[in-house]
Amino acid sequence: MASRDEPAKGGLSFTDQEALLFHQQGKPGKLEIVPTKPMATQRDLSLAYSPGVAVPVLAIKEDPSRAFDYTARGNLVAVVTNGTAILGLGNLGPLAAKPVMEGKAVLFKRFADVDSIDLEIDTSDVDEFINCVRYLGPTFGGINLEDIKAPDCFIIESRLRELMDIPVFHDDQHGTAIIAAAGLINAAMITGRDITTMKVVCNGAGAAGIACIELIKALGVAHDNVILCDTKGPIYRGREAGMNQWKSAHAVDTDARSLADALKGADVFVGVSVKGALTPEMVASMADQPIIFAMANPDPEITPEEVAAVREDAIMATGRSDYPNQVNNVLGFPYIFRGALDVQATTINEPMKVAAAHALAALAREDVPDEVAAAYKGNRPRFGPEYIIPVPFDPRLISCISPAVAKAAMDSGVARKPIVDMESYAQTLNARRDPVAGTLQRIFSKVRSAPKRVVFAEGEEPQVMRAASSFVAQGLGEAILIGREDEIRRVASEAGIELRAGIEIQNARLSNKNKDYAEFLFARLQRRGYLLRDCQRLVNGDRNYWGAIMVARGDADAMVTGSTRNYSVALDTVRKVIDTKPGHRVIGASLVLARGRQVLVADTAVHDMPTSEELADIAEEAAHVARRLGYEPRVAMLAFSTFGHPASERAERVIEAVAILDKRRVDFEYDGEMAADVALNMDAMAAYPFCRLSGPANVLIMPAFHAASISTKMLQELGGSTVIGPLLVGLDKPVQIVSMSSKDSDIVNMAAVAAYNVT
Ligand SMILES: NC(=O)C1=CN([C@@H]2O[C@H](COP(=O)(O)OP(=O)(O)OC[C@H]3O[C@@H](n4cnc5c(N)ncnc54)[C@H](OP(=O)(O)O)[C@@H]3O)[C@@H](O)[C@H]2O)C=CC1
Ligand SMILES: CC(=O)C(=O)O
Ligand SMILES: [Mg+2]
Repeated sequence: MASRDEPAKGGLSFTDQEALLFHQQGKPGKLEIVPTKPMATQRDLSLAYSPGVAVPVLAIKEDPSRAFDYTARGNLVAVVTNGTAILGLGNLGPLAAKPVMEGKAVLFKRFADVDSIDLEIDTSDVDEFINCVRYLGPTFGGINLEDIKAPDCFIIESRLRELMDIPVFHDDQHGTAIIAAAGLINAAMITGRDITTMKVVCNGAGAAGIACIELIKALGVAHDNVILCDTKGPIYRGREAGMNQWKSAHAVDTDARSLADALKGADVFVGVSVKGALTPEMVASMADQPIIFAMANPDPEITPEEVAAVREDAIMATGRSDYPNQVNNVLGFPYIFRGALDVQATTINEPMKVAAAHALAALAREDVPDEVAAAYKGNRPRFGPEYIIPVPFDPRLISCISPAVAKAAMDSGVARKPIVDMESYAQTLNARRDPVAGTLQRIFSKVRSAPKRVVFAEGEEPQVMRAASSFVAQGLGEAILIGREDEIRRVASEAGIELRAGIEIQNARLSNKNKDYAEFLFARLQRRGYLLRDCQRLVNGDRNYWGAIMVARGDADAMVTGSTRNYSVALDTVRKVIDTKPGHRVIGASLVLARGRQVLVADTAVHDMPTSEELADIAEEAAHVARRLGYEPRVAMLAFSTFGHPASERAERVIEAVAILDKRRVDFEYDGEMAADVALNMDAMAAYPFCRLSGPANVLIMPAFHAASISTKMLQELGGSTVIGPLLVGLDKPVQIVSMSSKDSDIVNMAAVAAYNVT
């Protein structure tokens, strides 16, 4: 491999030195093992180890399927190699393969929450390798074979599939084939080709090559239209040199005796061979709009720059992340195993592979959300020659591919534990990717069961349109975009956003409710310095007024806004239109998710320096929200002192607030004043045995807005916490305000929260 002291062409942004340092720094390597149960006390130890561990041992002996309940087996995959074909670097042995295998293991975890460990086996003998792996069945839920050279890999995989009752999947074969097939489906669509008549040349007749052409043929490409090549050139019928049974199966009648011959007039080049195997001259000889997948790693058969120099009309893909169209098995293996493990599949069969390829291809044709656009540094990709396949960081991959694979396993009869509710399964997959999704999942399910009409006030903003479209597509209800219809349609069309059925556009000026709404506003504001014409102007020109009045008048159920105005300005408008709910106080509550814990923090939006009375109200509102979010509140009234120490005037408001709550006889647990560590850590709380909280606090009432704002923002930036909110609570009608930097997915989440109505 060439030394990379300078950043390489195509924008590769590291040197060899940096790659080594990356692997060396901190704990050497890329993964570690972390316990999932507490190991802090004597009791923990007795449960986790002897004597407690004997109980699951005996239960599993009696019923082996209980291993999925009591051990990590069901979510554990081995990445197994002997290092005989490490990427395109060749046979460098098992030890040198370890960085790649550790890499695959962490990708399993990062993208699909599959726990994985690398196993490098020091033998090139096929039987020894098989024997080594076959006895590992009790440990794992699946076996991912990696970087084993052909034809050994074919024998190894097929024997292990027979011998083991868990999925055995050679990623370089099937993972690669699935991704290439998905890319090819889309490239054919873009170039207007009929897949069945395409002429394909595959260079590389090893693990990846044989599997790629088998799947390509399964998609409908005719056998005689595929020429397979290896180091000795095209595999024609009757060729004897360098053959094996897997190559022979794909031999065709052809006069081509070199890759250059084979490529003349070909539609597609599939490269799974080595760096530099394809020349610009060969590319020039291909058919119009040639499809070139140069997938050798780490360096492709030809670079996109070299192709661009000879052909402007090519669709070009590589296996690398620094060029457009990365056709790499990372898009498949994490999610394929996720789906297979979740139904306890006995194998990964053809229908599951085909389902994965189609699901992946279909995803690339969908509009791209902000999270994916961010991975493109703001250049939102659109289905076309430069975007035929989703990027590995696309957060939708898990909920797209895994359910397709799980369903295909169920339909083809290899699922030991079929999934009953596929819709909620897809949602749990999002929660695996992102803990926030777990919390939002309940809200989404509830809203889906009673869909709402939600106003997306800033209707001319593309991220708002995307959010509206996604809100409707997810079955959460109807979306109303406020804005000029022409402008909305123009922006949507330019940005490639589908304004699907279920989206309504309202232009305040043209609406027959215009006069009525202006009078409604005037009735509310006439004694606050507003004339009718002022109200008319606000109704005509300010979408937040229009949207809020729609909600106030019952023409919509809820509203989301905030993308173009700062929080306080938007809140001020909303409060001019919508009253406080009787018996409530308007506050902002932020949900903080960190290290598996969920804490509600208030007031993060409205009260600057609350009085003791106001603090007590905030505690009551926040406790109510906690219950609406599905958990029983334990409220800590926070200060920098704990139960009078150190004595300070500043803590007095908080102490009084606790006394007020005492008088009100509220029906939830609360106590204070206390410092944050006492509230959150039972060991620290143990010093105060009189404390009335039965566990660590899950609702934190801050003494002032600045403390709330500073601490939540620090948690987000330094603590790696996810913060949802502030959720606006206490209004008579539900409105949520997002921050100006919100992405479309944030807006959808807040629209769902608004539709759910946390008050
Ligand atoms: N993008 C992706 O996701 C993936 C890419 N790959 C890449 O595909 C390549 C092959 O991997 P894999 O199939 O596992 O390896 P194998 O060792 O199983 O197969 C390699 C094949 O390439 C052929 N080959 C080698 N050099 C040439 C050449 N100059 N011209 C034509 N054919 C050649 C070999 O021919 P012969 O049979 O004559 O020895 C053999 O058939 C690697 O570069 C790898 O990184 C693999 C998996 C996934
Ligand atoms: C991506 C991969 O698995 C390979 O190149 O071998
Ligand atoms: Mg590989």
